[in-house]
Amino acid sequence: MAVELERPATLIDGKAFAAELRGRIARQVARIKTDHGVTPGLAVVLVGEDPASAVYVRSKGRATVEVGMNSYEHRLPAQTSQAELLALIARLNADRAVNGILVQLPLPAHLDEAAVVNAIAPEKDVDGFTVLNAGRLATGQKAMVPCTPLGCLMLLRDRLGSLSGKDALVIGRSNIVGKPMAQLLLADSATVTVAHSRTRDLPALCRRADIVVAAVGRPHFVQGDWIKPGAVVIDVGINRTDAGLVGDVDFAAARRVAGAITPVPGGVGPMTIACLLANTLTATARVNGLPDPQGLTP
Ligand SMILES: NC(=O)C1=CN([C@@H]2O[C@H](COP(=O)(O)OP(=O)(O)OC[C@H]3O[C@@H](n4cnc5c(N)ncnc54)[C@H](OP(=O)(O)O)[C@@H]3O)[C@@H](O)[C@H]2O)C=CC1
Ligand SMILES: Nc1nc(=O)c2c([nH]1)NC[C@@H]1CN(c3ccc(C(=O)N[C@@H](CCC(=O)O)C(=O)O)cc3)C=[N+]21
Repeated sequence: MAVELERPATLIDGKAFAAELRGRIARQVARIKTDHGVTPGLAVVLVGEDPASAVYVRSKGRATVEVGMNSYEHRLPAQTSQAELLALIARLNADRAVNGILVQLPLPAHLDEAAVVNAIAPEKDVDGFTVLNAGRLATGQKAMVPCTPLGCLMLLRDRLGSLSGKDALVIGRSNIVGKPMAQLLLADSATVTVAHSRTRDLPALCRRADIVVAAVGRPHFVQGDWIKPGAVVIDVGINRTDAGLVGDVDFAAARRVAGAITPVPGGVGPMTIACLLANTLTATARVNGLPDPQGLTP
């Protein structure tokens, strides 16, 4: 019987990649301060007391200050009205010290998420969630690109170089991950399939894919024997289980088959935050009539 030598996948170190990206951002922030007297500012709005959201907001604030930007945190009670939230966004839109605005999602159920997001001035929409930025991305125009898919794209380009002609499977079709991820892959000339809860025979689709991006929100959903040998697997999932934080991919099984794979934690999550800072720097440059920062966003 032939002995199968297992070659475990290369680990894609999102944490290290993100740290390097934040270092480049910090240098450009320092330069924009000394050359132009401008300090980028990011406002983060958190409504309610969801503990996971509070953790993200804290780590975003810390990362913002670490690269030399100003961080403005707005914590509102869970019962905040739509009008109160819209009034805060109007104030932030008008505030010249604020270059980026992020409203942490999900919002409490009584608030109209789409209306709130679309109230953000598009040039300060560092999440890329407004209809204008989503439409620009979909039509190939210069857009503010959602941070999580942008981070995934950077990791994929770093690993593969060109994505042209690759078969890519995106599992999940949310507005914040799956859909913009598919747009970015398409713009890079991958052949893109988007799977969701009504998809038939997901394992078969997955076995054809050179690139798998899993954004489902179910622990260990993607099985090891769905992975094409050598494929690049990007695990967006963040699931808190009794066994700790896990992704959407059965990591232990998938890494025996994949060519490269992101871990959770330490994969996509840190890239999301670094890309948020990159978008904030880009927004700051544009509003001040400066050239777009180089070497940050693809
Ligand atoms: N690392 C990071 O920076 C970030 C991580 N996340 C994580 O990524 C994951 C996805 O987030 P998000 O996109 O917001 O989640 P959503 O819940 O908005 O979307 C999940 C998607 O998965 C699809 N889905 C659910 N069940 C199945 C199934 N059985 N087969 C195929 N598809 C299925 C849904 O399909 P349908 O549309 O048909 O319902 C939906 O499109 C979560 O774990 C989240 O915590 C999110 C943002 C940032
Ligand atoms: N308007 C808005 N924009 C967002 O970008 C947004 C949002 N709302 N709502 C929630 C999701 C989720 N999200 C994450 C960011 C960082 C990590 C992250 O840094 N994760 C670490 C681990 C953190 C931990 O230990 O909990 C890692 O994966 O290594 C994860 C998830 C951004 N989101």
